[in-house]
Amino acid sequence: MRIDAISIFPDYFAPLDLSLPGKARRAGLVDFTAHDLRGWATDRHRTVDDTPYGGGAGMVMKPEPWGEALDAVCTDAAVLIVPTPSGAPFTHADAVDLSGAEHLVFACGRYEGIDQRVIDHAATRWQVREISLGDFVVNGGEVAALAIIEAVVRLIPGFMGNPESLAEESHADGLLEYPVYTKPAHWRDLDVPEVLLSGDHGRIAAWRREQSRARTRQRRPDLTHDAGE
Ligand SMILES: COc1cccc(Cn2ccc3ccc(-c4cc(N)[nH]n4)cc32)c1
Repeated sequence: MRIDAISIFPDYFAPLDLSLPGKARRAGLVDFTAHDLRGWATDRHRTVDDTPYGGGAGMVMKPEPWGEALDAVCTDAAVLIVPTPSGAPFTHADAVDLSGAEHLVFACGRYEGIDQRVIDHAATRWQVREISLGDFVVNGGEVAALAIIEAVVRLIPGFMGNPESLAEESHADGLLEYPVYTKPAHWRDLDVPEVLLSGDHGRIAAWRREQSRARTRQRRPDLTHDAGE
């Protein structure tokens, strides 16, 4: 998979050399490049923003640099991902879907966002996904891109040391993960649940299923398909 990120802060993506995607890059499974949007700003001051039509606070990112940048970076197979507070909430299903893509391009905006015509024009040439990381606002698309990249890259066959662990994960089956424990069995007057020390794999599996269901009902009723399940 090829992944490109376009941003006025390309160094924001340096952590990818440290984390899982970095390992994937060394394994030749992911080819990641961060690009500085200002490289496509042609005026002397390399301007990428201007005041909003219609007034209002803040600045808007100009269409010209973005248009040139996307023309240069996007292949025909590109899926253009635009993080934005007004996007569709990102889910595990989206990560699974994107893990099969050939080329992901992240358009990381700043200021009050990117001129809408950039997205509208891109949609005539590539698949475009406007994605929200959650119902909160950050100052730019980079942190969302990092989170989406990590969620996607770890699902690509060959990256995770133990692929079975992916199947059991939170959200993979629509439920939250059960609590996990390790040695010592007794710590600060707290014991590991006895069932986990029993060696009875049937009981352990049943206990974990119930813990997942209880947690999901309590913390994420929106994810509970059928409370009785
Ligand atoms: C566009 O509308 C905006 C309104 C107020 C602030 C900002 C700041 N901002 C700029 C680019 C950008 C990209 C993504 C996000 C973002 C995504 C999520 N889930 N939260 N915040 C925020 C961004 C933008």
